[in-house]
Amino acid sequence: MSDINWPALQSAAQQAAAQAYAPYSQFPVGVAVLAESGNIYTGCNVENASYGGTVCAERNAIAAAVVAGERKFRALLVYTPQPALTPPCGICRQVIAEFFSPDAPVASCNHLQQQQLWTLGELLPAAFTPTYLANSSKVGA
Ligand SMILES: O=c1ccn([C@H]2C[C@H](O)[C@@H](CO)O2)c(=O)[nH]1
Ligand SMILES: [Zn+2]
Repeated sequence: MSDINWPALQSAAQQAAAQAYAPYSQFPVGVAVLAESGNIYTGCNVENASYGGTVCAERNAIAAAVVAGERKFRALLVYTPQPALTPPCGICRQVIAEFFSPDAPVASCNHLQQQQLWTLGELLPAAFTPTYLANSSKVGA
């Protein structure tokens, strides 16, 4: 984990947060993900008048990486200019679990230079992952 360039991830996520489209919540979020390739991808939250059509920064960052051909990731960092450090929401934890291992670090930071670090496994224990689908023909047959 020590070889992860967290300042680079924070800088990328902060720039992404500046592009957030959050007119309803006024809660801008930026996320940076570090792929196994070493490349960094970013996303911001994009809200919608329907509210339900809103997509979080985490899922947009992962989608940007996937369209670039990435499938495996080493770290994710959330940036919000909020006093409380924001963790990924439940839906995003599920999407992160599709591509990150349980021991992958998930960090949150803010404009006050505060940071909090979890593993994905701490945020989503006993995750439903693709492994279960691969084994589905053997289970309960
Ligand atoms: O980790 C989080 C938490 C919230 N949001 C967005 C969704 C919505 O646009 C706004 C308020 O929930 O923040 C994210 O993008 N990521
Ligand atoms: Zn989310």
